Amino acid sequence: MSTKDPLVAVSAPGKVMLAGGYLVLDRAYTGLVFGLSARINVVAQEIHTSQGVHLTEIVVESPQFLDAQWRYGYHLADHDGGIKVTQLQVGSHITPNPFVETTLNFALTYIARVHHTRRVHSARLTILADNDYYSQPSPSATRFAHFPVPLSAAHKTGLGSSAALVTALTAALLTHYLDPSLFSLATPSGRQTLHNLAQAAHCAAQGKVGSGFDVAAAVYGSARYRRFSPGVLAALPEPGAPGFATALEEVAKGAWDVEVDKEGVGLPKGVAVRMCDVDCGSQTVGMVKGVLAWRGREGERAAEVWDALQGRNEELAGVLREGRTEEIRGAVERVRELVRRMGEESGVPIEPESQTALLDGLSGVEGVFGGVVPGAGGYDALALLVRDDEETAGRVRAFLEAWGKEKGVRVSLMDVKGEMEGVREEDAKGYGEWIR
Ligand SMILES: Nc1ncnc2c1ncn2[C@@H]1O[C@H](COP(=O)(O)OP(=O)(O)O)[C@@H](O)[C@H]1O
Ligand SMILES: C[C@@](O)(CCOP(=O)(O)OP(=O)(O)O)CC(=O)O
Repeated sequence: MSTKDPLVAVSAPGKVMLAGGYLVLDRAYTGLVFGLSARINVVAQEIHTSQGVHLTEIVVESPQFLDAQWRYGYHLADHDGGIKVTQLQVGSHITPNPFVETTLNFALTYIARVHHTRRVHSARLTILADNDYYSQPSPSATRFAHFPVPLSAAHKTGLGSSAALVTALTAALLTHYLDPSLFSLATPSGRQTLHNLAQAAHCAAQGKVGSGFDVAAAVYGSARYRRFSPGVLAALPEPGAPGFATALEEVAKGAWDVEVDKEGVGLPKGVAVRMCDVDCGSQTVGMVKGVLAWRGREGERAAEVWDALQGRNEELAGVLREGRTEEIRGAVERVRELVRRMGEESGVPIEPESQTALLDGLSGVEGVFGGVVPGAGGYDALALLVRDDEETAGRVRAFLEAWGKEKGVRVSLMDVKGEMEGVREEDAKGYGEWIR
């Protein structure tokens, strides 16, 4: 196989779901999803070996972290099992990265399949994550922070790193290996193939099928999102298992029933979506389970809340899309009211009291129109709708600092903002010394 441009770079955005958490798990409802300015970048390059050396390796690295290099050998599995990678040992130990490994199995299988080849040349993939994906003790002086710890010890801020990574890595591999006539990020069909592959790989790596809104945001950016039917993935064997390659090509090229409505979202001029990181040390596990169990028990009651909340979420989306800034406050309050009801009735802390107090406090800061607990809710994040200027950001920071001191929590305004654009090709020369 030959390659055109020796260096290819792609970035994909993080996500926040402003409205529609839990509802979006059901195709009857939708979520209001924003892509974020924090991106995960992946640079792909060929590994040049001296003549006569037959090394076939895929090297993936995250140079911002310690011990973050994953090397893989690979082979074509029998019985149409596709390309299967095997992690090689680096140094004295082996640290798996299931999201990277699964993405390689999926993307390389698809590539070998549509390229009609049994050989895939060696490549190096470098991952660079924008700073807001992980909490930092002090602001980084460099565009990409150096973390003095392994990835497993980094403190995630919940922007959807795995979805952005799987999407950017898949896109970088496809762009690197395939001729533009076979794959291009610039075409709707290219983005659809990317979406399907990234969604399938992300589900496989996670070991579960969620709504997929995070992968959709990574590919398409901000949108009103209606999930795909989980059945589209039902017939897909494990990577390496008989029939995987043929089934994966069908999944990748198939017309899924997912709906990504870019026209369905917008923001009034001068209004931004901003995120707060609440470092409270307590993580609630099993929230989705808890809410769905309640919905299973109290079907009728839950349907009332779901339908009413869907209506209010759509109203909020309309207010934002149509630029009705003065109506944001009321629309957000009405959404929150039902989110709290959902939490109270299911017994799950979706908007816990501490977050209610913080959101109410922030809503009184000049330039803040309101805020919500995004996605599944809980204790660790807030999404705000604010006037997009430095004065407002300054007032929010001051408020959060005082709040943190009083309550003994660390809560900060992140730099990241809502942004419309999804995955995009980047100038690979823009990463300076990070790329060897
Ligand atoms: N910068 C990175 N480099 C390599 N792998 C990453 C990076 N960021 C995230 N990942 C992968 O994604 C996983 C985190 O996924 P997950 O726990 O689902 O968090 P999130 O909610 O941010 O998606 C990591 O364990 C790793 O496999
Ligand atoms: C409950 C949900 O509808 C939304 C969860 O959104 P978050 O943004 O809270 O999710 P994670 O990043 O996966 O932790 C589940 C889903 O849609 O898959």
